[in-house]
Amino acid sequence: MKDNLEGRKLVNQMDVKIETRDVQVFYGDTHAIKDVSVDILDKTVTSFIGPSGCGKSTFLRCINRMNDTIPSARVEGTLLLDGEDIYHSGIDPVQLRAKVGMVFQKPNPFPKSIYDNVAYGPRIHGLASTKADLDVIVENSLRRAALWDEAKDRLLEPGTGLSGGQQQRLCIARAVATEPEVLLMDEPCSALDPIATAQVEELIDELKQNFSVVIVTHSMQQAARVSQKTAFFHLGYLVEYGDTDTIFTNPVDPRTESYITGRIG
Ligand SMILES: Nc1ncnc2c1ncn2[C@@H]1O[C@H](COP(=O)(O)OP(=O)(O)OP(=O)(O)O)[C@@H](O)[C@H]1O
Repeated sequence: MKDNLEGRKLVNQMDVKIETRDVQVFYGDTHAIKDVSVDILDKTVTSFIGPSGCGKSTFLRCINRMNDTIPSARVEGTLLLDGEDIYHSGIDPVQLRAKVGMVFQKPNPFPKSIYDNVAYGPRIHGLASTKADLDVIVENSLRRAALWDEAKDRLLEPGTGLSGGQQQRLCIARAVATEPEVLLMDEPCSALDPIATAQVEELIDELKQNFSVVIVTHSMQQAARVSQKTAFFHLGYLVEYGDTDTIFTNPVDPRTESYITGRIG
């Protein structure tokens, strides 16, 4: 089976944020990602869709080296961020993860105050020299995550005391506080109700002005609503990658068509 050609199509190189070539991921003997080559654009929302177990999360986790934390995982191939090899031995994964932030399926605030959740990254990366600077970063991050109005009078209360949707926006504020360039979101709305989901989707739309956003989603409606580019994965292969409108209305590969019409998955 061949990997997708669309992903290799030459797009304006200036717009490419993440470039991957022939990426393979193994968990022990399981070959979970096969020959994935794709150009992910800056200031764009890209959705990863596909049936359960097709490798969406595994591939997402390659982009900030989260698979490093899984002992059986092995990544091969090339992954470049702004042309730089993120698997080069000189790259510090902690610094990389400040540049490539991540939001998980279940909101996972630290058992700390709302303020300290957001201040955590800037503190460890030395982004603020004074308390006043840190206050500004915290406020701006909460504003970007559309949480400031709800949180400003309770900054010293525990983050875990917020509602599920607010906790997820807190996690987004925490991720953007280190001024990342890429934001990875692994099913960020799956634990949220429809209202909180709509708020997070609105936020994703705003975040794309500053970041390259990559979102794994099981909801094709969500992919269609939030993303400009969509990548369809099946059995570890990237089958098709292109404009979201085209993927959903006029897919090239019959496997994509089967998935979007509900025949596989
Ligand atoms: N930590 C792990 N150890 C071993 N195998 C794993 C691990 N994580 C994922 N896998 C396997 O790798 C393959 C891809 O899994 P992955 O979670 O990336 O798929 P997915 O498309 O994100 O699935 P889902 O939509 O169900 O979350 C599956 O066969 C899965 O069982």
